Amino acid sequence: MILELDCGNSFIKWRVLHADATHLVAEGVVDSDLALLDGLRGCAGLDLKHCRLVSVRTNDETAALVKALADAFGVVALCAAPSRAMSGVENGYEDFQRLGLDRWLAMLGAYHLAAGACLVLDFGTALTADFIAADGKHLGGFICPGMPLMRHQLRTHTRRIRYDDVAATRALESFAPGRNTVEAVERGCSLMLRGFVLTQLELAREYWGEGFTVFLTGGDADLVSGVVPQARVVPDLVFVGLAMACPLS
Ligand SMILES: Nc1ncnc2c1ncn2[C@@H]1O[C@H](COP(=O)(O)OP(=O)(O)O)[C@@H](O)[C@H]1O
Ligand SMILES: CC(C)(COP(=O)(O)O)[C@@H](O)C(=O)NCCC(=O)O
Ligand SMILES: [K+]
Repeated sequence: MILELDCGNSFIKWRVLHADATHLVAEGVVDSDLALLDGLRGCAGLDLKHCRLVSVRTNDETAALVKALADAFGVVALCAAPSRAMSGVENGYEDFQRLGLDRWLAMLGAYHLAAGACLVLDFGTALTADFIAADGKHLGGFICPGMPLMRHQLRTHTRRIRYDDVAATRALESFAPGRNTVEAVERGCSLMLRGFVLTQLELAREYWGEGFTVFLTGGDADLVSGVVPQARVVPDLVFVGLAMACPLS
């Protein structure tokens, strides 16, 4: 079996695939290394032979996770590394090593699936946009705070914005002007995400007319899918790129 990990700033997304790399055995989202190990130990019949991961965490944090996996399951994790060019995609950063690896893998996956120009939007802790032209050249992208960060800033830098997660989820059932704090904040931040998305779409149209594919990924992609009905929502886009960047044989 193959263990795949996408270690973001807030959550580790994990999944276990059958040795054939297509059949899903188990998957999960956890907020710590310990929770990951617990989750994996809870998988009946787990038999890990390979592991590949991408991390945007510090090298020390990533190394600690790799060691914990080796100790617990005897697997050596293959870590995605930065690259100037791969699978027809050319990294557009001045210093290619500075581009977030989750962004890079999502781009590889998107270009592979679209076989043409694409706009990749990833809604995690941060919200990122990346533009890849039809010839595979990455034009660059944008980074802004995602939903968790916007929410957190408001909660920690104001005295009277306080609410719980259940109320937050309920508030997002509509986008009418909020009539209490939780609705006002949750809907306001969601509209910021939507506004960002619409601006990215305009820019993509300036570059490519209607000839491009939009990909939505990351934990909060569903918050905006309504404003881009033509988009492909691909929750495992980073994993698609991970398999390309870290082949197992
Ligand atoms: N099962 C889940 N567990 C945790 N967060 C989730 C889950 N599904 C969706 N989310 C949303 O995903 C967001 C985090 O997105 P994610 O792509 O995991 O971020 P990152 O890669 O930065 O860790 C959270 O704001 C949360 O609202
Ligand atoms: C932009 C990011 C913080 C996004 O991380 P995430 O929200 O997925 O946890 C990450 O891709 C990163 O640390 N990038 C390095 C900086 C850059 O891409 O320019
Ligand atoms: K992200």
